Amino acid sequence: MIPRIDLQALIAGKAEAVEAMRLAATDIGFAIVYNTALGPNRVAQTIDMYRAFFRLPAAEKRPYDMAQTGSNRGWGAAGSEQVNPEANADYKQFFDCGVSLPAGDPLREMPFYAPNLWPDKPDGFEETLRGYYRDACSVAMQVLRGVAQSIGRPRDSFDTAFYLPMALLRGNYYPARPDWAGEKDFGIATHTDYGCLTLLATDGSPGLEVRKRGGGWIPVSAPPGEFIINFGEMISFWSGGEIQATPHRVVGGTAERISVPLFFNPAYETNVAPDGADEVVKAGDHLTKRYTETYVHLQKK
Ligand SMILES: O=C(O)CCC(=O)C(=O)O
Ligand SMILES: [Fe+2]
Repeated sequence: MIPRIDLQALIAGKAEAVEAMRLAATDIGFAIVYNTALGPNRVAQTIDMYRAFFRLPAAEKRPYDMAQTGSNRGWGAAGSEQVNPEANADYKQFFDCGVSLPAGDPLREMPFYAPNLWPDKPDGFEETLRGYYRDACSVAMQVLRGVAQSIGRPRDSFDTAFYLPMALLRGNYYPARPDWAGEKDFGIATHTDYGCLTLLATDGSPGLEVRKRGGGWIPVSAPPGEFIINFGEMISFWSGGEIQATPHRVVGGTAERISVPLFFNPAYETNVAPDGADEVVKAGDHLTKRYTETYVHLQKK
């Protein structure tokens, strides 16, 4: 159902991998990508770092709470994001970091390029996440080149838009589904991602469900070292609807679960209007709108 793609075969332009990516991008909106530069140990280590952070008592995470800092950097407590207006706020916790610009760079004033907030515990958190962020961005760029080729565009057609990506690396922590959870409560409610490409690592436990066209849900899981990829609203719009942004959710089950999406988005100023459109739509403006709708601390009631 969900295509499985060998990234090295995609990079080499092997017909089978390119065709699988075309189906993933234009039909199902999801794929599993394996054989990347980020091996199982690196991913497992990164997930362990997040786990250690999330297990800290709330009082130790509170100084990094984005509801207090106002930027989308740092910790999001349970209930701090509502991705679907018809559901309650998600019960997951998360931690966001992004690109690190040098001190004094004026772009650091913008929320997408804001300085990261690094907790001092657990040991090695910043170093591990910075390294993972850098390498995950390279893997995401390789995937995106394969996507470009798969829809008949030059392989490098997206490259220049990603010179300063508004890429956001997130650790999601889902506790076991709480006793109080009702039908409007989710780990993460049904949504489409906002940006271009999501490169998702998970601890291997089930939980993610992808909406089937015509109804129903497809469970998708991947062990550390394999990545679930999917496409967001921005690239769907940018490609004139050719690339699919498929809704997905996590209801949550009996065990805790950690997932690590990299939301790989282009530079703020990128015009993501489809070819031939007479309007200009800036990538940063679309993201601003979506974050304002969904981060509870930014919601305009
Ligand atoms: O945890 C997952 O598997 C999915 C997370 C997700 O959809 C998101 O963070 O946008
Ligand atoms: Fe998502």
